[in-house]
Amino acid sequence: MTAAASAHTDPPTDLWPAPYASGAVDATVTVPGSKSVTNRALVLAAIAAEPGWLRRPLRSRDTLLMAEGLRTLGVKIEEGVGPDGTGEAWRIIPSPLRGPATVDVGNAGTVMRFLPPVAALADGPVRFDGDPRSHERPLHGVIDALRALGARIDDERRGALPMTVHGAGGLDGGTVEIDASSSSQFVSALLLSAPRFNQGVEVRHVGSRLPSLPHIRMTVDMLRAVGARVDEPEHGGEPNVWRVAPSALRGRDLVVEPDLSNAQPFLAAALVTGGRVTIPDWPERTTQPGDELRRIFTEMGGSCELTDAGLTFTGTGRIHGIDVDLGEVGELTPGIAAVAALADSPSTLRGVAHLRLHETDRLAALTKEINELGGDVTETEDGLHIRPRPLHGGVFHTYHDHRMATAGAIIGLAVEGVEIEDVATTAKTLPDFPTMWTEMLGV
Ligand SMILES: O=C(O)C1=C[C@@H](OP(=O)(O)O)[C@@H](O)[C@H](O)C1
Ligand SMILES: C=C(OP(=O)(O)O)C(=O)O
Repeated sequence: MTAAASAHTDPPTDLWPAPYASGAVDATVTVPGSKSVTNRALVLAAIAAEPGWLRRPLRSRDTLLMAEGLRTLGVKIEEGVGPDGTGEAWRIIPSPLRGPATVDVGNAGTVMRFLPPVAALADGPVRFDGDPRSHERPLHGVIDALRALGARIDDERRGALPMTVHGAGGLDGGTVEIDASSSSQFVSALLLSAPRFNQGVEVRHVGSRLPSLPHIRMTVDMLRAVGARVDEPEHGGEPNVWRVAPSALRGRDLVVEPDLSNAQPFLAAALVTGGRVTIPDWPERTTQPGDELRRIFTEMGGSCELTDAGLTFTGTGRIHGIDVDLGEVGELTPGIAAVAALADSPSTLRGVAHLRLHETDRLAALTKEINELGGDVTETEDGLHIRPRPLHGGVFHTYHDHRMATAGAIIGLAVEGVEIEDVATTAKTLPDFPTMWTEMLGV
């Protein structure tokens, strides 16, 4: 827990008093576009055979880094309003990919994993670097696979950033085995660029567990939507094997769904305060893992209804503990842990050992921060045990992790005197979080 431990020795800076909810919330909250959809759409549009549109894209640190990375490779991305004059829309105009270029990945898993295969298609060297934490996050699956598929890569630190991909203007492609147990993004990264590999790709996952399957489904669905031919393990395919055939991709006009993982703190507010929150434009069908919140938060004590107005989630004021495997929906863990710390019975969150390699070591950070407010959380080999206890105020450290900040805000609804350190870290995926939060509460 390098980041978690070191941040604690620093004096706390930039403390945001998390608003305490004196009553039940009753609000409609419009949530900006999905990070995962926006960044996949940008990559697919950049390697397409014709221009495309992206409407209601998420504008946040992770998506602006993706757009900037693609621009440095030669892609034109015009930010503006759509052809019908309504809402933000980006026009993406594919152009020959070229280096030399330098890509800043920040601490965005999607940028550090999805762009190296694009760089392998470019003509010239492409340097990748990012925040200190990006050097610690696993990248070996992408680096080793690209090498096996014909790319030349200099990775001074073997399997990690910083590194240089020496793009040769194209990539052979073919069959490759990877262990994606530390991140599903290894699989998504290879599949997304594969239509442009000479032989396409066959990716065989050979590791133990594979986390975040809905995110791989999202990759497959979005590839198919632009004309790619994809074989996948689901629907009768070979287990743990994905194939993408080489083909030209269509330009798409895509409206991005709201980010359902970013909807989580607002739904949690309904649960925690016994109130009601509506999220407009909640999709009827989606591959976003956040859709699981309907089931998980219902089991924890609320109820929900999907209507033309969106998803309305209603709390009862009572929160129950839960025993749940979150392996498919790992990014929901911090928010679920926060709610579980306020419940009337213990919780066990399982299947999320890979969270130790996310923005920070999330299992260590959640344990430490909830316990410092008086909680009783222990780390297990693959998750957390949370035994609710009366909590008290204090500083909630965030370790450059947007979901730690929103988890702290959830606890602050029910516990007076919680101060979030560096709430601005929410800019990774939700720059307006503090304003949206206070507006929801009417404070
Ligand atoms: O592909 C994606 O868009 C994502 C996949 C998941 O990554 P891991 O499989 O590394 O957990 C998820 O946690 C991340 O927030 C977004
Ligand atoms: C794990 C996450 O992000 P990343 O895309 O950087 O992996 C997350 O958003 O919870």
